[in-house]
Amino acid sequence: MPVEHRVAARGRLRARVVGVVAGRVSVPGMGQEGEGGASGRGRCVGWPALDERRGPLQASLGTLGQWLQPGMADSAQAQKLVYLVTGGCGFLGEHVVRMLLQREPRLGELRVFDRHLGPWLEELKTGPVRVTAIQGDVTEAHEVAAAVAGAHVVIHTAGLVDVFGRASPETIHEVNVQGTRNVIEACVQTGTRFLVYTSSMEVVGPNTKGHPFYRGNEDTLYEAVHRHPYPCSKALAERLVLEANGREVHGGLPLVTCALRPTGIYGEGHQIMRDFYRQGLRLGGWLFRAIPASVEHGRVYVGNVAWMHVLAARELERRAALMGGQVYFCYDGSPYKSYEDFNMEFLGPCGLQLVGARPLLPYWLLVFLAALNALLQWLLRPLVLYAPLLNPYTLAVANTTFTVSTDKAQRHFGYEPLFSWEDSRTRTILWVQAAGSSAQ
Ligand SMILES: NC(=O)C1=CN([C@@H]2O[C@H](COP(=O)(O)OP(=O)(O)OC[C@H]3O[C@@H](n4cnc5c(N)ncnc54)[C@H](O)[C@@H]3O)[C@@H](O)[C@H]2O)C=CC1
Ligand SMILES: C[C@@H](CO)CCC[C@@H](C)[C@H]1CC[C@H]2[C@@H]3[C@H](O)CC4=CC(=O)CC[C@]4(C)[C@H]3CC[C@]12C
Repeated sequence: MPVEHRVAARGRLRARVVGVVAGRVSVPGMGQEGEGGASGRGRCVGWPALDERRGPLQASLGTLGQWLQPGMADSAQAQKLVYLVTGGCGFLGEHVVRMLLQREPRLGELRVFDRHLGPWLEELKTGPVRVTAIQGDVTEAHEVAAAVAGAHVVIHTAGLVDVFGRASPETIHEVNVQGTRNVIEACVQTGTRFLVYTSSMEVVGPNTKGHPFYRGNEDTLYEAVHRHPYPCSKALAERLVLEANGREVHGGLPLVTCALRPTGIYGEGHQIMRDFYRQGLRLGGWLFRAIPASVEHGRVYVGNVAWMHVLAARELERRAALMGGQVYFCYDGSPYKSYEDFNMEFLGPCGLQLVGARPLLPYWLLVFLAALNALLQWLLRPLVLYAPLLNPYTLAVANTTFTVSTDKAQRHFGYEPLFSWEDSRTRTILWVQAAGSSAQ
């Protein structure tokens, strides 16, 4: 079992850390080999001081900002890097964490930062890479700074994904915007140079006017107008990340940032897919078409999104001039379909049927029901949280074509999808089947 304890990092920095080290439980600050000790000099209790934490080779390189010098890129020995994944226990975050462990040869330590740590982190402690679980909140600047200190690369995927009215707009803003600001400031203060941010297609659209975005790319002109707190927060956070590119970090070198914009992510762990499956089971195996089949909704497999993060993070240093301050849509070979038809690619083989070649209800009635749901949510809020899937915003998103067609990630950092559509489909079906049977 991991040992939970409090650590103090430089000055008053504090974060709740659950140390999980390859093959054993780490108790930072308790005198284990390679760990730093407590210090009353404003250093971390439990975290090694910055220079010590870089390990013998890196420590010899000088200040943190100089940890990777041109010409060193090929030296595998000198490249044992510390990665931090915020939101590492979420749907996407878990895939990023596992992908890094499988596919990042330079990984020396992986810090997984999340408000809620998953029990599956336990199994990672048997691997060769040191995995450090950190329970913390991105809205707490000191917790973020403690986690970032000494990391070479940050993948910031933590976010409050809420388009159903579960959280207040203020909370969404606090987590997504202030949380991102805290991550950026922590990089600047501690000398971390490489930051990959998980943005969203939602920073572009669909916009409030319902304009289609048909197989667009990063340069497609589109009127991005938002009102909902979630896309507003993602757009603001993305801007902060892009504007931070080039800022001088501790040690004097420039911060390099980029933002990845997934469309609707699917795959193992996708809660909404599981909800649809369970709903279909409750309805005797039927789901009812609400959205015309002609409305295309962009989807991308979670394993490919994770792979894109790993590659972007890896290439940011070498291709800083090209990639710094850039945005990339996440894409793969998933077919262009409507939201519901796409879901049926997985739910069909699990025994569900989508009823109707056309929407069963007229659109005006759906709009009415969505508005009714919003009204009920507002009326019931003092008593109970009523947050159905259908509301005016989700209806508008599902009912507006938004698909991407681009190769920018391939051109800029050599991204090719790791999983074919067939693989992605099979993996997702197997997961839905398992998730469904465990629900019964
Ligand atoms: N699910 C989707 O279809 C898409 C998601 N995204 C973005 O991808 C990222 C990950 O999303 P998902 O994995 O789907 O969501 P998720 O909710 O499964 O994961 C988010 C993780 O962030 C953590 N988190 C939330 N608030 C936190 C806080 N204050 N401090 C620390 N950790 C916190 C959560 O505990 C969770 O583990 C988000 O930034 C989201 O905006 C972008 C496009 C599409
Ligand atoms: C009208 C209903 C009839 O069956 C279907 C409602 C489906 C909605 C809950 C989803 C349709 C589109 C989804 C969103 C989209 O994939 C883009 C997103 C990007 C993100 O960054 C976060 C999630 C989401 C907003 C996603 C949320 C669920 C839908 C609105």
